[in-house]
Amino acid sequence: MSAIVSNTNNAIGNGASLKVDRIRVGYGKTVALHGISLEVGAGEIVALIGANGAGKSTTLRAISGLLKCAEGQVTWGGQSITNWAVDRIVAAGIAHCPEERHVWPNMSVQENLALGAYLCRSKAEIERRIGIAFHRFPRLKERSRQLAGTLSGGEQQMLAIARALMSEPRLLMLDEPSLGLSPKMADEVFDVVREINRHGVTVLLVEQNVHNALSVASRAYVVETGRVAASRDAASLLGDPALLNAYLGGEALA
Ligand SMILES: Nc1ncnc2c1ncn2[C@@H]1O[C@H](COP(=O)(O)OP(=O)(O)OP(=O)(O)O)[C@@H](O)[C@H]1O
Repeated sequence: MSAIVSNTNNAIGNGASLKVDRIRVGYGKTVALHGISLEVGAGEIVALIGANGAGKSTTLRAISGLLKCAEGQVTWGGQSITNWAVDRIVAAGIAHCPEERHVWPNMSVQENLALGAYLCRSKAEIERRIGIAFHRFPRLKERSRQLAGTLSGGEQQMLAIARALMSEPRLLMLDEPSLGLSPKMADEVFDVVREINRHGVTVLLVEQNVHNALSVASRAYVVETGRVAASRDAASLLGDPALLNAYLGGEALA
């Protein structure tokens, strides 16, 4: 696996931590987040777990600027990034890999990757980052000219992660990276997440498979109907099936 790129672009982000402070976020008149607070320290892997519709994806969307916060603050490296434009948040070192991957199906693997570096003006720099992505994901290199829509689900997930890394983030937010994947493929994805983290990228992970999430993360927040219901270290949560069942019901340790 590659040595991760050094991050030269970001004004903030090196060694930065994320702080979400009582954000209230809605869709039209429907309030989805009723004052969520959480912190992700530099170098950590933190998981957000919770039942369907609890507000996990909405939290990631608010951090990445896709949704506006009606109240509360998002702070990154000590600076408020609340309601900044998406591009500015990407430039500050935060990348969001959304649920269901959304690779561009009619573009090649290489073109998808290049678009992940859309804020970068230098062709040579984009090429350099693609080289790093191919070193890290050899299976994508073998398929560099293949249309993304013809990749397997696992390969598309790898491409989505590789594309998010093309902005050279210090914080990578992953929404349900194992969704729809075989257990073996999901294991590969989580190995990649660990490897990315080992090379200095902080990770905030939303994951429906609680066992996987708590195996890869050091800490977790349990989200319930737009609020943080519990915050614990991952090992202690894993060892507390009663608590997990209380918040997640039958889907807890599926
Ligand atoms: N585009 C939307 N328009 C209106 N309401 C939405 C929209 N997206 C999500 N919601 C609502 O916001 C709430 C939180 O949804 P969110 O997708 O954040 O939950 P989640 O915890 O990520 O769940 P899941 O695991 O099912 O994706 C839910 O009540 C959901 O119905």
